[in-house]
Amino acid sequence: MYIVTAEEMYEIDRYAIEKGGIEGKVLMENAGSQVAQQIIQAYNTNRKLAIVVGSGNNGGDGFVIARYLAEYGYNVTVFQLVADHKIKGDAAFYKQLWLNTSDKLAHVTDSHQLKQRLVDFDMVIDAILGIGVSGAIREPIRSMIDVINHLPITKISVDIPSGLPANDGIEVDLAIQADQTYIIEAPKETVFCEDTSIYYGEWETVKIGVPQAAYFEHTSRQRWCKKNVRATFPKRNKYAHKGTNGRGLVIGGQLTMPGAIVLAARAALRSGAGLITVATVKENLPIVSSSCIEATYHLLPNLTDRLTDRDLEAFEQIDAIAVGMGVGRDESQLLSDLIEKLDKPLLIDADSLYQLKPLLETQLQHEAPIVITPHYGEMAMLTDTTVPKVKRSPFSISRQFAEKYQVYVVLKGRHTVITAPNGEQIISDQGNAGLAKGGTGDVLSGILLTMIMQHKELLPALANGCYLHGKSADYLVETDHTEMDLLATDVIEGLSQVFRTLS
Ligand SMILES: NC(=O)C1=CN([C@@H]2O[C@H](COP(=O)(O)OP(=O)(O)OC[C@H]3O[C@@H](n4cnc5c(N)ncnc54)[C@H](OP(=O)(O)O)[C@@H]3O)[C@@H](O)[C@H]2O)[C@@H](O)CC1
Ligand SMILES: [K+]
Repeated sequence: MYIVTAEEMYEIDRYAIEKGGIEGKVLMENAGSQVAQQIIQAYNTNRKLAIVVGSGNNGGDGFVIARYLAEYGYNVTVFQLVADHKIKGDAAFYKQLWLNTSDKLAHVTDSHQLKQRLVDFDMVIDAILGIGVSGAIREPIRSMIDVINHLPITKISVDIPSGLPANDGIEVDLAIQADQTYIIEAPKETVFCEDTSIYYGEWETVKIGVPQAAYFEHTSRQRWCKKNVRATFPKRNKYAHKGTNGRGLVIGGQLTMPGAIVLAARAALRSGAGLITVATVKENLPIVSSSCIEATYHLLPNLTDRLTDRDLEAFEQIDAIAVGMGVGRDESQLLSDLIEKLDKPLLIDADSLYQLKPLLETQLQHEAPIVITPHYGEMAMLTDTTVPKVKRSPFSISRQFAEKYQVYVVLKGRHTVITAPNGEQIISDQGNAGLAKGGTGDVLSGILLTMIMQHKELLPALANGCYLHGKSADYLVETDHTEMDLLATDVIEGLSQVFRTLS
């Protein structure tokens, strides 16, 4: 499933019209009829429906929806919130079709009047503003949105809750708080941003006949589903031995944080790595090795000094490295050695992201790929911004960072945004609130390390790793656990359930 910005959606529509030969009117008819079909399936005909329409094509969709719902026996009234001359083109055409069959069109131009008129209705269908919204919401639409939000009736938005922007990065002024949104064709970026996803309520997409080729040309952002995982997940070779399943190195676990490295190592092994070596400090060896007996160990005097020739020689055998889980935030020459002296895929997580910050402008000379896995706070630190700004702009901030430093970025959140150095993006939205607990990030790093070693292409590797992690939590919450008690160790144990669904 593709995810779009407003500009991309307009390009995609243009493609459908110009190259696909589908008239704009047909797209609007399809949009309205498809949304109406969804409403017919979900809500019975006893309801008294108000459809509020604005001046643009979103309002045009509203007139089409009205016609279909009336045809199916619903009691529908359209409230036009703008002057007649504002309704033009295809929207005016469908307004006329509505008037040809119904006299239930009311002009309402102030919010008090709207409030009085809507009191009698059970449900309001919001076709006021679509993806063409720009700037602060102007009066009287502003007060009308506020009135609708305060009505104790079901609110259904068409394409996007009116007032909400499609693109990330814009502070929300005021928007309809929908119970349900029927999105036309493709989810917009704000569906997946923490501050704006809430406005959509439940959401579903409806298809209106846009050719898939339009998406290939105009967007490089998609949502990762089971179908994508199945199509890209490497098949396990029957004749594989431990060497062919990847030899990974996990570096971390200072004295006060041995657990982080255990979680990462065990998660890497449970996700299918052939061999995992844990490089950690001597003092932690008893606890770490007894908790992960399948790994081998490489002792380091500390987690910040330069790597010795002996270390480098040992690490030459390795296929990929994950560093940062519980290493502490002291300045690290170890990290710069990993970047400069070992040409291995390198995943940088947690504390090592703080150590990476001073190296960013000078030392990212590394042939093999670098993957960083920040949460919002770490991303804010790396980009000298604030957490609210990262939350508001997860797509654009990740893309700018990935392109500038030529790294892969896995920005962890309720919706994880994965970005390749060329700007291509994947959203992984599996998982639940049970994952908001210490150690789950270490588990993800371990899973990703294994995926990096086993896939040919890195972007699907990272997306598949995030899918395994989130899906494991989802299965566990559906079966043996709850969002309250779920622990990072459970997520490792839950991986087997997810693997079963993939074969
Ligand atoms: N082929 C297609 O394209 C298809 C498109 N489809 C549908 O079209 C929708 C996009 O349509 P669109 O481009 O007409 O934009 P849309 O948001 O309905 O109206 C924009 C108007 O709103 C106003 N306005 C803007 N900002 C404002 C503000 N801050 N405060 C107050 N008012 C504001 C402004 O009007 P003005 O006030 O200037 O008269 C502006 O002109 C899309 O979401 C989907 O539903 C489907 O039918 C499928 C086929
Ligand atoms: K809308």
